[in-house]
Amino acid sequence: MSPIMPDIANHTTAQTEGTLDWVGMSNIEMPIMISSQDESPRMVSAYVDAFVNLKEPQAKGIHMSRLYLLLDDLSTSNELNYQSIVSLLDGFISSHQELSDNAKVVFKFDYHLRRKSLISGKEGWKAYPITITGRVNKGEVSIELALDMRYSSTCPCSAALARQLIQRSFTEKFTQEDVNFEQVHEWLGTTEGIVATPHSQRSVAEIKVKLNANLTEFPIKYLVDLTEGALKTPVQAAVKREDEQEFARLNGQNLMFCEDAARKLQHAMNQENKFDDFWLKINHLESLHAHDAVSITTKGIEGGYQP
Ligand SMILES: Nc1nc2c(ncn2[C@@H]2O[C@H](COP(=O)(O)OP(=O)(O)OP(=O)(O)O)[C@@H](O)[C@H]2O)c(=O)[nH]1
Repeated sequence: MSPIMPDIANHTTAQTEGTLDWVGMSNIEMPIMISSQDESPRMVSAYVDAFVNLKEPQAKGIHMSRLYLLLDDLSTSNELNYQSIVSLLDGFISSHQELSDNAKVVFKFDYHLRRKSLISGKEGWKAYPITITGRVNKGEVSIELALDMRYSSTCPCSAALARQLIQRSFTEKFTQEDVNFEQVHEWLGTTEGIVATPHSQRSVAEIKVKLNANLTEFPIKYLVDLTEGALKTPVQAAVKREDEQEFARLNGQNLMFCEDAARKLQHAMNQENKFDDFWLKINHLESLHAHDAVSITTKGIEGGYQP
């Protein structure tokens, strides 16, 4: 017969009493089958955080194994969708009667999508960092989808300054009397002609959206298409020279400060009604400065996301 094992969580009390906002585990590695709109369900390698609150000040601790086993059940016998997150959070709370009435779960993973090149018709994979967070707070459920979208931003100020240098170089090279079409055409194709180029930077839009309950599958591709379409210069997968040239044109025709990028995304998000709320943080990882240019905005609804 196996000996009776001590059960510290159940049979001892806290040395120092107090309630806690969240207790649980973070960075649990597990495969998760994810249901995303327009894509067949697929396995992703996720890092999961699982939490409940500890509302009983004298209780020694929560039962970590119960949270873990509920997650394991989701991983092995279910798909991750809106409803399965709601059931999981219910399970977190009902397995901690007396101890907890709030719950939170966070899934972080890369979601790969095939993306088309700009001109050449080639395709390649892009990995999108995704975070799905479910919360029950005072009985209210909220599910959030977050995406980091990487793109290129070319500085409008730098572009104007570069154009001024090009104009100056033109006036130094040509006079009104001897301006010749062929010569100008050739000169424009040299670095002496285009004497300056504006600086561009790898940029990251951190996007969070609150999902409404009638969405069963996660609208990952929809959110990617919406935000990449709004900014127009997402980083590319497969690139031939014609694609690179088109990328240069798109950068030149979509010059943006971090304020412009935030407003473009804000406008795109306000045009559709799939999301109950949104929060955006634009990071331009400056190549002029060693620091970043940042802008933050929300949908601005009462009781919604705070900037
Ligand atoms: N609460 C808590 N548990 C921890 C911590 N670190 C490790 N654990 C361990 O998590 C393990 C699982 O805890 P429980 O869920 O209470 O395990 P159990 O008593 O076998 O499960 P139940 O019978 O369902 O209560 C225990 O062995 C704990 O020691 C911690 O910081 N807090």
